[in-house]
Amino acid sequence: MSDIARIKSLLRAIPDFPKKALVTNITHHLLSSGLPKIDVVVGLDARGFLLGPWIANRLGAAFVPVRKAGKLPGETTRVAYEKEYGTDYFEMQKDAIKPGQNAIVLDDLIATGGSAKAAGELIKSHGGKTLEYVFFVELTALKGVQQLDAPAYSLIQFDD
Ligand SMILES: O=P(O)(O)OC[C@H]1O[C@H](OP(=O)(O)OP(=O)(O)O)[C@H](O)[C@@H]1O
Ligand SMILES: Nc1ncnc2[nH]cnc12
Repeated sequence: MSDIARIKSLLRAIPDFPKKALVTNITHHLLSSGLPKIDVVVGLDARGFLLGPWIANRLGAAFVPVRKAGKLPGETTRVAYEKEYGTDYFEMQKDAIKPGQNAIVLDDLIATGGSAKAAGELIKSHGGKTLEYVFFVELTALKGVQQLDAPAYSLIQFDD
């Protein structure tokens, strides 16, 4: 057996992980909830990068990464935000969003809401509009959605 064939033999597919029809559910929500045309899906470093581009592709939208400080090339806009365990910095490339564009923020999880709020501030500072904040999991006890300046949608709510 060749080395490549051996590596391939060690891989396996796990159907419907992490949740059956995850992307379909989110895309259906975004297309059926009366939102205007979404121009940009803004995904948050790092786990917002896993499904964000896929959802953007389904919507016919662009994908824009918001990254932790120092990771993006070129000119960037930076914003500080508070997390449960201290201050962090998010950046977006200066030409990533054009004035007047409609965006959604996408992340795997909302806890305190600090990360999503910071992304919303970056979108606003570039002249964009956040239509909705979208998460796979919401930790409801932390009330993070109360920090946000637009409606939030989550697939799964955890209250413990
Ligand atoms: O609502 P908040 O209190 O801001 O917390 C939510 C954020 O925390 C986690 O990411 P983390 O910053 O740990 O980074 P990682 O994705 O690189 O692990 C999670 O993926 C969210 O992005
Ligand atoms: N409180 C929390 N629990 C699980 N994942 C998290 N990511 C950020 N905050 C978190």
